[in-house]
Amino acid sequence: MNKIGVIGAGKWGSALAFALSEKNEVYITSRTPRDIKNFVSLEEILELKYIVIAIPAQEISLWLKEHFVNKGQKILVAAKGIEASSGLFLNNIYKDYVKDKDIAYLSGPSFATEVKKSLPTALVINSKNEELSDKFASFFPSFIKTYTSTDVIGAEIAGAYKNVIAIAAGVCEGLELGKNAAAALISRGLVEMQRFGCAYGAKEESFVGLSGAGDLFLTASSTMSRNFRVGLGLAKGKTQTEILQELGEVAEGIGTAYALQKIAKDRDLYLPIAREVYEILEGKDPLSSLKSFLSN
Ligand SMILES: NC(=O)C1=CN([C@@H]2O[C@H](COP(=O)(O)OP(=O)(O)OC[C@H]3O[C@@H](n4cnc5c(N)ncnc54)[C@H](O)[C@@H]3O)[C@@H](O)[C@H]2O)C=CC1
Ligand SMILES: O=C(CO)COP(=O)(O)O
Repeated sequence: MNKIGVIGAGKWGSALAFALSEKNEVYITSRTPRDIKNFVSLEEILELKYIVIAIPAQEISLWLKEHFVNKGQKILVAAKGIEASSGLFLNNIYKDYVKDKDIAYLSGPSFATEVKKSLPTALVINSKNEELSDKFASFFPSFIKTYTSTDVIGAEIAGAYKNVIAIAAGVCEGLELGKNAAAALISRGLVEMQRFGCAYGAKEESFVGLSGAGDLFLTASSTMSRNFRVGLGLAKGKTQTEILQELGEVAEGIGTAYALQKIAKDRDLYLPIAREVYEILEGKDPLSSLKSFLSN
């Protein structure tokens, strides 16, 4: 049996620990001690060969700087987001700590709650090192179908961007603009994130597969998504602080909307939905924002 360590005992880290324990010996750690099975210290996890990191994108830079020690571990990154303060993608952040051959990124439509119930799920493991992707793929249980890809940047951008579109879809639903509007928003969101990804060298097909359309359809159409619920809250006129307090969990689409705004400005890119989400988060009236986007 392989030993796998999971860092971050939030919703996704816990669900992955549960799923991976079907075939492996799994240990988990978090910044605050938890009374859960196989909870160990970070030091013990860092000694393991295979590690899943489920710390949110906005926290990872500082965490790596303060806590990570490279001992040649193989890393699977489970977060989906772009760092707001710098506009850096996760693979840029990890580059300073882990070699490309030792790292893979997880993507695909996967609500933690459903994984915890062992419901059928499909995931993609993305790495420049195909052997490593295959290795991580072999760790997953029978109820999770795994695919592999070398398009790290495509998977990463799709996974992060769909959270922003999910916020917009939540706003649309909260304003009761109808299913036509939602479909228009989601399909244009898909094109927007694909165009953005391709500008960074991503493969077009990653956006029509599980990592892109798959995860976008899931997240932008369900109240199970935290990002979608952020949008519902914004439509009701709630502030970011109120929404996050009610949520009590991470919603990566917020930080990512700020990151995309920074990137769009720096690189002079046209990202219309991401811009509207950013502006709504900054206080623009959600109805006039979506109407200006959806009408002639
Ligand atoms: N929940 C889900 O269904 C899925 C989540 N994800 C992604 O996984 C990542 C984590 O999400 P969740 O676990 O759902 O969020 P969560 O809000 O349930 O948990 C976040 C975890 O990160 C830990 N954490 C936060 N800041 C930290 C820091 N500075 N140092 C150490 N630990 C820190 C928290 O203690 C908590 O355990 C996000 O990027 C999310 O987009 C990806 C797929 C599915
Ligand atoms: O990434 C997810 C499902 O694939 C989870 O989405 P939320 O963070 O919006 O809940």
